Amino acid sequence: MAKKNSSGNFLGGLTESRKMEIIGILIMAVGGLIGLSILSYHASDYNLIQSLSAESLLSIDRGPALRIQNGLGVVGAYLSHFFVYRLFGYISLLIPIVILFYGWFIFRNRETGQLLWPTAYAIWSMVLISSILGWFNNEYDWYSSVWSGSAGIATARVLQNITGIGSIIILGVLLVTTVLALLDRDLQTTVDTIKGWMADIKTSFAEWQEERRDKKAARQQQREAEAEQKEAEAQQKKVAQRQKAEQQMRSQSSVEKKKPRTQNNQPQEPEPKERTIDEIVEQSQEQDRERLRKQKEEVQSLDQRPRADVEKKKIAEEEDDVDISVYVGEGDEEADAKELDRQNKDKAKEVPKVKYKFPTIDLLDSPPNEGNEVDLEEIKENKRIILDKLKRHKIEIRSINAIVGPTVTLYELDPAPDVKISKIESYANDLKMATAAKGLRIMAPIPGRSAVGIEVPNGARETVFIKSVLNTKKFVESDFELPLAFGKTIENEVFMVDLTKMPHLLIAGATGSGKTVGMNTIITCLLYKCHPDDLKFVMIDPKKIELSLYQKIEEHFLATLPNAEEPIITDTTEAQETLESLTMEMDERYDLLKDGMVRDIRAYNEKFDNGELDEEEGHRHLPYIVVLIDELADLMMTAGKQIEEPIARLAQLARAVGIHLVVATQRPSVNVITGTIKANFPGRIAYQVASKVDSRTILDTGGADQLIGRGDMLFTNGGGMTRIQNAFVSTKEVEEITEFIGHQRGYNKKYELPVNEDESASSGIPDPLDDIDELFEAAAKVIVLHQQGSVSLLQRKLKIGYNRAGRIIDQLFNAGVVGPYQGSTARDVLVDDEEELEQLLDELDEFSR
Ligand SMILES: Nc1ncnc2c1ncn2[C@@H]1O[C@H](COP(=O)(O)OP(=O)(O)OP(=O)(O)O)[C@@H](O)[C@H]1O
Repeated sequence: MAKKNSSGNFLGGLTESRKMEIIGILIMAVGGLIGLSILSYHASDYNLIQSLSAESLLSIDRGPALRIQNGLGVVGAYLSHFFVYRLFGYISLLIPIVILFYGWFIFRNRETGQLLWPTAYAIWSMVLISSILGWFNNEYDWYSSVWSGSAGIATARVLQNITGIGSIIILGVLLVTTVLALLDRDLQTTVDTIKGWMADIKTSFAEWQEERRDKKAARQQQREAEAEQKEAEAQQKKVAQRQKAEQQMRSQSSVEKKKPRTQNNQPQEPEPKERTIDEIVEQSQEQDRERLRKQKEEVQSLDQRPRADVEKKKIAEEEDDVDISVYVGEGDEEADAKELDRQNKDKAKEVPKVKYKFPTIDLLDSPPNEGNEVDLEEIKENKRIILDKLKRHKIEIRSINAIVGPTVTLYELDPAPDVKISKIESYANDLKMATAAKGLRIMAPIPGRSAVGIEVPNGARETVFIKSVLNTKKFVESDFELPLAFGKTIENEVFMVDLTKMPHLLIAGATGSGKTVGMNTIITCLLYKCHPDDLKFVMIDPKKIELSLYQKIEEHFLATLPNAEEPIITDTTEAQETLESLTMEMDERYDLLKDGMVRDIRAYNEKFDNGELDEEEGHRHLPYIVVLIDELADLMMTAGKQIEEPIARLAQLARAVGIHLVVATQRPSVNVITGTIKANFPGRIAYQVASKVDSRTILDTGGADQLIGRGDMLFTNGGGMTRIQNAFVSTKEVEEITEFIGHQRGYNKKYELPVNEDESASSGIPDPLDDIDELFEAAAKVIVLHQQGSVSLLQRKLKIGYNRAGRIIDQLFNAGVVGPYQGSTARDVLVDDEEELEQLLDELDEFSR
C-alpha cells in the first residue's frame, strides 16, 4: 500500500521549482533541436523524403545517395523544410532562439512575461527581414529562396502589388525604425552604453598592451640575465681551465706550492662575477619598476576609466554623506484681517453712481491649520531611493535641497561636474517605479540652472484655501487690473498674474482634474478686486451646470445680448451670436479709442473719467470684459469654424480694448484647440491630462500627464513653466459670494452687448420709415460718399453712439442703400452716387406720404 502511494505521488511529490526546472529543460531541448534542424537544412532532403517510400525511409542503410543530410534526420528534414522553406528562411532561427529563452526563464523560475515584447520583436523582425529579402528575390532572382522563405516572398509580393517600388522604401524605413528600437528606446542611453563599451575596449586594449610590454620586458630581462650568466659561466670555465693548466704545470714542478695558490685564487675570481649579476638583476628590476610606474601614469592620464573607478568608490563610501537641506517656503505675508475689505470700501466709494459693496473676506473659509506639515521620514526615504537609483547609473550627486511644497516636494540635485545632466531625464521611468510615485516630474536641468529637479508628490497633500491666497499682502496690495492668484507654488508663494498682460488664457485638463474649481478661483479673485463698473463677465457654459451659480450676479457683473433669455449662455447658437457680438463690441471700442486718441482701455477710461471725452459723442466708461467659456469642445463640435473665427479674432485683437478670453476644455485635442486658437493664447494652464499627446497639445511639451489632479497644475505664459497648487474654492463659498453680491441693488440696466444686426434684420426690423432717424439722410450721404457701409463710419462722421448708428444702418438696409450684414466686413453700398441717392430719397418721401 505504501509502495503504491509513493509511486502514485512520483510527480506530485516533486517540488514546484523542480517541476519547473524539468519543464524548462524540455523546452530548451525542443528549441535546441529545432535550431539544429534549421542550421543543417538541406533543400534536397525534403524532395528525397517525398520520393522515398515509408519502408525505405525506415531501412537502416539506404546508401549514401539516399541518405538524409539534415542533422536531425527525417524529423529534421521536415522541421527545417517548414521553418526555412515555408516560413521565413534562415531567419526562422529566431524561433528556436525564442523557445530557448522561454525554456531558460522557466528553468530559472523567472517571470516569462518579460519575454513578451522581445518575442513580439523577434516575430516582427522575422517577417520584416524575410520580406525585404523576398523583395530582392522577386525583383532580381539573385539568390535562393532559403534566405526569405515562401512567407517572406509572398508578403513582399503582396506589398509590391499594392505599393510598387514604394514597397522597398516602406520596408527600408521599417527596418531602420526597428533597428533603432532595438538599439534602445532611449537614444541617449544607447549612446552612453556605446561610450561605456568603447571605454571598456580602450581600457582592455591598454591593459593588454601593458601586459604585453611587461612580458616583453620580462623576456628581455631574462634573456639578458641568461646571457650574463652564460658569460659568467664561460669566464668561470676559462679561469678554471687556466687554473687547471697552471695547476698541472705547477704539480709537475712543485707539488707543495699548488694548494695555497688554488685556495687564494678560487674565492677571489667568482666573487666579483656574482656581485655583477645581482647588481644587473637588481638594476634591471628597478628600471622595470620605474618604467611600469611611468606607463601607468601615462595610461591614467589618457584614459578616463581608472579615474572613474576611483570616483565611483568614493561615491560608495560617501553615499550616505550627501547633504540634504530641507526648505519649506514661508509663504507670503498675510494681510491685516480687514485690509482687503477696507481697500474695497474705498474703491466702491470712487464709483458713486451705484451703491456697491465688495464681498468681504470673512465669506471665505479659513484654513484649518496654516502651514505645511513636513514628513522628514518621507523625504529621507525619497532621498535614499533617488541616490540609490542614480548611483546605479553611475551618476554622482554632491548635495540635495528638498523644497517642500503643498502638493509636491522638489528635490534639487547638484550633480558632480562631469555628469551629463540630460542623462538623468532618461531614468525618469526607473525613478518613478522606485518611488512608486504617480506624478513624478523631472527637470533636467531646472531652467536656467545647472541643477536637476525631481518633483515627488507628497504622501499627504495640503489644500490651499482661497482665503490663504487672497488675504495676503501680495494680493491685497497688487495694482494689477485683473489680478489672478491661481494658488501657491512649490515655494509656498502666491502665484499671481495680470490677465490684462497675458492677455488670454487657455485651460485644459481631464475630467475631475480641477478645471471648474480653477475657473471659480479665477472668478473669485476678480470679484474680490474689481468693481462691477470695471468688469463684466460673459459666461458661456454649454455643460449648463458649472457656471450656473453666477446667475445671481447678473445685474452687476454679467454682460449679455439684449434679447438673451438666460444670463449664462448654454446654447451653441447663442454662444456664436454672443461671440460675434463681442467682435462688434471690440470694433466699436477700437473706434472709441481712435476717437479718444488713446492706445488702450486704461488710458481711455482715464481720459473719460477726467471728463476729456464727450458722452454725447458716444464715449462711455469701458469695463473690462472677461469671456469665460467652460468647455470649448462642445462648441467646436457643433459649430466649428463659426465659433473658432470669432474666438480667434477676439484673441488676436481684443487685448487693447479690454476683452479677455478664458477658455477651458477637457478635450485638448487638435480639433478643439486648433492651431489658430493656440497661436493666440500664450497663457496656458494644464491640469492633469490623460496622455503626453494631450499635454503637448496644451503646453507644447510633456508634463501635464504627470500631474496628480485635484488642482495640481502647470502654468506657462510662453516662457518657463511653473507648477502650482490651485487654490480651492468650494461651491459653498461661491454661493455665499454670489449671494452677497446678488442681494445688492445693482445697475438699472444690465451691460448689453451690441445687437447682432443680421439677427435683427432677419427677425424683421419694423418699417424704417415709421421711426426714421433724423440723421437718416445725412447718414445715407456719408455712406454713399465713402462707399462704405459701416457703423463705425457713421459713429465717427455723425458723432453718434454705436446703438444709434446701428439703428440707422438697419434703416439704410431696409431702404436699399446698403446690403445685408456681412460679419466683420462693411456692408456693400448699393447706391453709386449722390444723384442716385437723391432719386431714392425722393421715392421714399413719396412712399411715406
Ligand atoms: N484646488 C483644489 N484643491 C483641492 N481639491 C480640488 C481642487 N480642485 C479640484 N479639487 C477636487 O477635485 C474635484 C474635481 O474638481 P473639478 O470639478 O473642478 O474638476 P473638473 O476638471 O472641472 O471636472 P469636470 O470636467 O468633470 O467638471 C473637486 O470636487 C475637488 O474635490
